[in-house]
Amino acid sequence: MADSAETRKLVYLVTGGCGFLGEHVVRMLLQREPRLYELRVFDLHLGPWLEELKTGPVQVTAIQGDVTQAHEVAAAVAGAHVVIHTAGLVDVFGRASPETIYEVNVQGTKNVIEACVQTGTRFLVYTSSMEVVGPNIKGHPFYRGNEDTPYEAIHRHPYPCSKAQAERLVLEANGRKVHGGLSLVTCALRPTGIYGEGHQIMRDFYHQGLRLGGRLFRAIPASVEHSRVYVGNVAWMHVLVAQELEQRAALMGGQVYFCYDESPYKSYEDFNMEFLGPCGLRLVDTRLLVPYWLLMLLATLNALLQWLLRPLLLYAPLLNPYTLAVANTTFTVSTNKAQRHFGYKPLFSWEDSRTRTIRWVQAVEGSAP
Ligand SMILES: NC(=O)c1ccc[n+]([C@@H]2O[C@H](COP(=O)([O-])OP(=O)(O)OC[C@H]3O[C@@H](n4cnc5c(N)ncnc54)[C@H](O)[C@@H]3O)[C@@H](O)[C@H]2O)c1
Ligand SMILES: CC(C)CCC[C@@H](C)[C@H]1CC[C@H]2[C@@H]3[C@H](O)C=C4C[C@@H](O)CC[C@]4(C)[C@H]3CC[C@]12C
Repeated sequence: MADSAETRKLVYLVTGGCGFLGEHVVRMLLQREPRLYELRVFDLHLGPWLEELKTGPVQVTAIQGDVTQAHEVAAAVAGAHVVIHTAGLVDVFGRASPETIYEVNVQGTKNVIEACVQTGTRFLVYTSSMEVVGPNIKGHPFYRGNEDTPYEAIHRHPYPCSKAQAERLVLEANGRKVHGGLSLVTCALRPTGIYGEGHQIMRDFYHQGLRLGGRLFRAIPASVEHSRVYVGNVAWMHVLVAQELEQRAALMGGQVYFCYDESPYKSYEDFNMEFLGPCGLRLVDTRLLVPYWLLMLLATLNALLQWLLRPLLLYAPLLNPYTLAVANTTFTVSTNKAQRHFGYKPLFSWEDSRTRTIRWVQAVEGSAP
């Protein structure tokens, strides 16, 4: 592939480029976008690994910044051809206040859109979430659904509400005139639960299992299925969308796409065991011992404790009424929209994704929780 200065002329900006998904997007762009001239990585917290990327043919510019600050966003966006907006506050555990979640996820996204409009950037790819759809507050299952499946998307929790609002803003911005008179082309990608190298919740479950003597206790029936998607494939989808948006603007502009691959449908816990099992953990079946009402009681107690302790310390366990409801509701996606619209095929097979994730968990072994 040609690597001359003439072929390298595009400037990309990745917000949240040092997060779990963002790092994979950054690395994928460097590997798979030969037209890249400059890659701007914008994040509240910059990772030290960025340094090693600065020696390659692409100019990697690390920008420490906050998406809630419009002027910082505008300065980062100015001159970029494409913005991939993955920055977000992913909090379903009550670590941050609802106000902060809205500020980052909604106001941050508004700032990104306005910066594109003001500076003349035409292509915006937004990382949305399956949670924009569901599971809803009624716990209705979403079974093998696609982007057009009717579903009552009603939420109360700040995270899904903020993602839904931000997604709507991004889609409504499609077609707006940007500085220079051309139109903005936007689209949104909705990953289901992402897994892979760098997945913090997987790390937490692994360390919890080690603390419990190599065991994890099943809490959710194995019949409750979830779709999961490998981080490398989610990153690949972002890169492909960014590459195809210009040529296929009429088809892809204003569209949403679920992120999917060949990962099997399983319960959240059984799926995690695909990686934690080979690393020495086992899942102990306690369905008969821990009925759902007891789990709900524990989850509610956790929420109460969180509220009571808030003035003194942050108590934010994995189990709360919201996470229990999500874990206990089937949400599976079956679609080929991304393949039809922009030729997406997963870059990593299920076997590859599994092997890579297991290797990463094994490397996490022994590291501090
Ligand atoms: N992890 C999942 O399973 C999942 C599933 C669906 C969608 N998503 C979405 O994918 C995106 C990335 O999620 P992730 O799992 O990589 O989370 P993450 O927390 O690892 O990454 C988010 C990044 O955004 C940065 N960030 C947060 N607030 C910021 C701010 N004010 N200004 C600038 N940067 C800020 C963080 O520092 C972090 O590096 C999010 O938008 C999330 O909603 C994640
Ligand atoms: C009942 C407990 C023992 C198990 C708790 C598991 C719980 C922490 C897990 C289950 C499902 C997970 C969510 C799901 O994979 C999808 C998403 C969408 C994404 O946008 C953000 C992360 C999130 C909400 C996962 C968070 C962790 C959940 C709730």
